[in-house]
Amino acid sequence: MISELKSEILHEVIVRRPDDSHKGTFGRVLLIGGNIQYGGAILMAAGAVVGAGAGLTTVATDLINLAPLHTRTPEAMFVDWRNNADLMTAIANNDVILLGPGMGTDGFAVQLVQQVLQAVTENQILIVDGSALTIMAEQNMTFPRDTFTIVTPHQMEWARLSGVQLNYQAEHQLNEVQRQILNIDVLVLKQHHTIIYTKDDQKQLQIGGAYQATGGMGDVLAGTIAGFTAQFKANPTKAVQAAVYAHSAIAEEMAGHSYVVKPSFIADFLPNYMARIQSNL
Ligand SMILES: NC(=O)C1=CN([C@@H]2O[C@H](COP(=O)(O)OP(=O)(O)OC[C@H]3O[C@@H](n4cnc5c(N)ncnc54)[C@H](O)[C@@H]3O)[C@@H](O)[C@H]2O)[C@@H](O)CC1
Ligand SMILES: Nc1ncnc2c1ncn2[C@@H]1O[C@H](COP(=O)(O)OP(=O)(O)O)[C@@H](O)[C@H]1O
Ligand SMILES: [Mg+2]
Repeated sequence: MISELKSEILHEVIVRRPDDSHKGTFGRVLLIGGNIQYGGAILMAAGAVVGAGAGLTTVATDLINLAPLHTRTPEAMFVDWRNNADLMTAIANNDVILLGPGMGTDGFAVQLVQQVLQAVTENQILIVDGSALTIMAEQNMTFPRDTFTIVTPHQMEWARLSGVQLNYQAEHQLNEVQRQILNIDVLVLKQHHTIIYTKDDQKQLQIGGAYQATGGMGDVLAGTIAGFTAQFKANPTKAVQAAVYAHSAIAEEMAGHSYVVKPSFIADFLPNYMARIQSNL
């Protein structure tokens, strides 16, 4: 049975920060993605991770993205994804790994995905999005058993990964069975009115609209999920639900004066929106 994802989730998850805290308190996020063609995807995701409030953000990407990253989001640190020693150290040192936005699907990306899936541990949270999902589908790769895994496909990516074709995806039980078979903890099946499948329930977003149908919108969602799960550690599933809700609620608010909502604007607006939730405004 699918129930509505309601705004209460925001107040449950976005709580006042303890005074006695520091950047280490709010989690470390590593993003892996952004080839030459799709550098913008990882930049947008990184902006969202920082805007959502992660304590420390590191981006493993192509060297060509270094200057744009530091120009757009100087809060983020950089790792050259072709430097394998640095990459492995970064994977070991982070709490949340976001794999895939703008990664592309060439041979280098394939071996990178393989490596990350093998390296993550039970103490980490893995979020898989974008090209990494296409690679996993094409290469028949499996999600790690002991790591809490969040997967954020749009409907085409889900069809590739699960075999549930678009015209059958309204049969929610098919998606749920595939979530279990694929060993996914939280499945965020993106669409108009996104549905989140977990072992406990299925929740559907009832806000958001076509003003979100622009490239990069999912990259910003993935970054928001990464920032929320890193920071609000008490319940990762609820952190995902809150991120999904906040992302579309901000878009809906902006749609009052924007025909199309720019994804990077949502990333930039997150701190303001979260402060208002915290103050019940
Ligand atoms: N500025 C950038 O660098 C951007 C990079 N991107 C990256 O590009 C890579 C390829 O991703 P794409 O999603 O573009 O390509 P895909 O080939 O994975 O899927 C896109 C196609 O899926 C179909 N589709 C069906 N149902 C859909 C739904 N509910 N939502 C979205 N698409 C649906 C559409 O026809 C669409 O053309 C990813 O790594 C992604 O992160 C995109 O995010 C776009 C922006
Ligand atoms: N018509 C729509 N109504 C509501 N949400 C939408 C609509 N179109 C797109 N979105 C949202 O925008 C995001 C698109 O994600 P995705 O397809 O991965 O984009 P990208 O990879 O370009 O960043 C998802 O969160 C999706 O739910
Ligand atoms: Mg996407």
